[in-house]
Amino acid sequence: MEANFAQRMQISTAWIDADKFPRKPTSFLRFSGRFKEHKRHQVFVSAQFRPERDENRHRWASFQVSCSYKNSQVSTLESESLQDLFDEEALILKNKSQEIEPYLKGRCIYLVGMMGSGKTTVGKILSRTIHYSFCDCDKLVEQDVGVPSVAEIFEIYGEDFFRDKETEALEKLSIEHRFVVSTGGGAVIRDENWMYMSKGISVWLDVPLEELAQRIAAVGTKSRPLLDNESGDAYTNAFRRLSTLFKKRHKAYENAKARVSLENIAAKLGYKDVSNITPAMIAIEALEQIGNIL
Ligand SMILES: Nc1ncnc2c1ncn2[C@@H]1O[C@H](COP(=O)(O)OP(=O)(O)OP(=O)(O)O)[C@@H](O)[C@H]1O
Ligand SMILES: O=C(O)C1=C[C@@H](O)[C@@H](O)[C@H](O)C1
Repeated sequence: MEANFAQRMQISTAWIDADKFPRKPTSFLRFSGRFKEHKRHQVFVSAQFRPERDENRHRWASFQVSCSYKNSQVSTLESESLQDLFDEEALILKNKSQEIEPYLKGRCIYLVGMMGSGKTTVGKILSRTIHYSFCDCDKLVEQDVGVPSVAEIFEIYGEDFFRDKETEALEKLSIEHRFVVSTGGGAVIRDENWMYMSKGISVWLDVPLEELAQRIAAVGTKSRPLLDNESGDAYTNAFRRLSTLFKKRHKAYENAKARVSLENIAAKLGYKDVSNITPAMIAIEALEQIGNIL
């Protein structure tokens, strides 16, 4: 772009909320040859910045720049529109993972927590970020037993059989490296399982029971045999059963080397409600907490 043309550019700041620019968009603007021919005219450039979220809760910014000449319609000159993905959370994740990478030394990360606490969802984000493989312990047991779901394993063989298989799966994983493991919600109840997990870094995803019950009621209890088979209101039932389980287990979850508390994240971010905390934000806090204990 020619210098004198650039000097005449005016940005209509009324359209731009400067606070909404956490970092500069990486794209650049192109102007057509027609502009260059009219370089002595005063051209007004206005920009509209629209933060958006897609269905995966990724943040996007659509940045639309329009030019106008005197009072003529925008379209009589040129307008450029561009869309720039600036996923702030992805950038923080990348930076945090680079900070802790040298200290992880390939040790596995075991996510522990109640059913529905996000071990799978957050675990997948973490594994991608730190370039580890992801493993769902429940799935490992299903493959080993040759039955397609944990619910069916409970139905056919009973819970004790499942627990033995879960311990075997954790034993196998204990000789592995560079895995993020989503453990079963009840894996914490056996001391033997902690012995296997102690070779890695255990992280407790501590989510309030109300939030867990809401998530579980939203997706149903079919895949969660310890919460299934009850008539009545899904939220109330899930909340009651989760409360009973949590009373028995909370001490065991506290054995984890690191704790990621959604209530603490909400307090840090000034959120009233933990339901607005995205899985990526939780993964960021997990990396932070892991960093604190390395
Ligand atoms: N931060 C979040 N905000 C809203 N919903 C979430 C969040 N994290 C996970 N979920 C949803 O909650 C449900 C449970 O998540 P997920 O399967 O990751 O939990 P889990 O701990 O692996 O559960 P389980 O131990 O029962 O297999 C899913 O429907 C998921 O989409
Ligand atoms: O909390 C639990 O005890 C369970 C959680 C699931 O991940 C499965 O491991 C199984 O449904 C039992």
